[in-house]
Amino acid sequence: MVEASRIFQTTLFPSFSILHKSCTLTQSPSFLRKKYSTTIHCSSSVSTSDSATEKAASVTPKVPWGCEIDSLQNAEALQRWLSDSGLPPQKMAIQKVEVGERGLVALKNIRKGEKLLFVPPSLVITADSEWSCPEAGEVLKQYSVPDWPLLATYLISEASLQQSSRWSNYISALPRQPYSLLYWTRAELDRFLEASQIRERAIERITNVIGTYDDLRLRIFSKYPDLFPEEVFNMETFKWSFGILFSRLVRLPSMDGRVALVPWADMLNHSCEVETFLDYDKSSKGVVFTTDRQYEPGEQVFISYGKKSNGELLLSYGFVPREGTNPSDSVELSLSLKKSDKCYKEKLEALRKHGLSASQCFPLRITGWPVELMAYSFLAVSPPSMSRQFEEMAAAASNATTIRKDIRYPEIEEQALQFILDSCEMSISKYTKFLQASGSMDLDVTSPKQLNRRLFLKQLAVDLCNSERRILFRAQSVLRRRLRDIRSGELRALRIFDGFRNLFK
Ligand SMILES: C[S@@+](CC[C@H](N)C(=O)[O-])C[C@H]1O[C@@H](n2cnc3c(N)ncnc32)[C@H](O)[C@@H]1O
Repeated sequence: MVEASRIFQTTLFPSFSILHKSCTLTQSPSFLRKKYSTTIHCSSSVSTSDSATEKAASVTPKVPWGCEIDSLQNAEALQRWLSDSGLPPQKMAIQKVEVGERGLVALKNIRKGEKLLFVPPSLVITADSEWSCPEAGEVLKQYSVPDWPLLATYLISEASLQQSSRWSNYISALPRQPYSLLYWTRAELDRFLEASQIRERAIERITNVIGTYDDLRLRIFSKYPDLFPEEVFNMETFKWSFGILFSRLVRLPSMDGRVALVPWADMLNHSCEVETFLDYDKSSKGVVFTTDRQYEPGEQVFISYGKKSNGELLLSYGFVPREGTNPSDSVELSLSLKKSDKCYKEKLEALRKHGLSASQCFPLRITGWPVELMAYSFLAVSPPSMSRQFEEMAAAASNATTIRKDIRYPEIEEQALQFILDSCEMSISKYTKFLQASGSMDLDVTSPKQLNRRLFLKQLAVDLCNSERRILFRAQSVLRRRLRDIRSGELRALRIFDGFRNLFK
């Protein structure tokens, strides 16, 4: 849930800055991003030679713990165990819901501004939680394993102990196959998400999870096979535990940003319309959230998993909000320097100096695009005579610098806008091609179960592509209008100039 998430604080329209981001919910852990980050290209194979990649990219057997994603039976046992373990009486209960399979539903009237939940720290899983097998925990700490892989290993260790783990009721109510792009095969990603940049993010994430597991296996598990047997600690179980973390881990700002799994609270589903987050409340000493609206008995209660785009929600949580309902939605637009550019080398050098490359993605929103995108476009179209400004443009295109961003070059604005428009239109045509083909797509299945899965994934992909294309259409129309204005302004100026010339003649 609360996949951490960055809240983009942006000044929108006509352009916004992606420079300053603040954070409440968890986001892809930095160890995953830094250590294993690989450059992934739109080729048909994942950029790792490890055969585990192939294994992970095929449909895989389910882990032996957890339950079906919509099972209420285990959720009831979870509710009973939580009450017996110190969870105070609640105004909500786990029920089957229309949005999100299972969710928390109001049992009583809930006021706006009310604090709910109060999950005590003793019922929260963090990197400091006690291990049922303390020796395993000790070993991981000796190796200074960071929080995310530590928690992933912890979850598997506790799950494998079944009833002997104090978390057995919690783990039994977790989905056996959490929804997220981690569970899509490589072929499904290639086929259904070809048009969207989120495909590359998914491949990168899968590669990173595999890399993390391989690193733990080589450095630690292989040295302590009694504590970490491969039958239990393997790629499959790691995919499950990372799937759980990506879709349920919370960052608690009032606990120094510590990441935690919070049983009960993690039954709350996301709504793009609410603006309330989980946090630790020092006065009541529990994890709470404060409602930003009232609820009547029978209504599902929601929180926000963060201001995420539809693609990011699909990546971590496996769902796509209804088209047009997510104000934080965005689509990644890919821009590239032209190889035929006379100043290609100089421009690339300037970009590299600021951590950028010849191809860069920038987020477009329905409300506008970031100033970094505009700066990149200025650089891409600028003529050799502007070579002294390359450095300044590249710096402004990078979100790593604090340099003034709203640079303007009126003499090349028209070309820069046309450059963005061309990229938008190229991207739109990819989406349109997929959406047109999706109607008659052969799903290539051998069983009804497989057919259901493919139909489900295809629908998610169609929903995502429609929402991303909608943003591109909007940008296209804004760009065309601006270009028209610039061109008609130029025409008018030319006419006035001609008028003066004739007068003097
Ligand atoms: C933190 S869990 C919430 C509890 C979950 N529904 C359950 O039954 O275990 C996050 C998962 O809930 C589902 N979910 C949450 N919000 C949703 C929404 N708005 N639409 C569809 N599914 C949602 C997704 O499967 C997501 O991966």
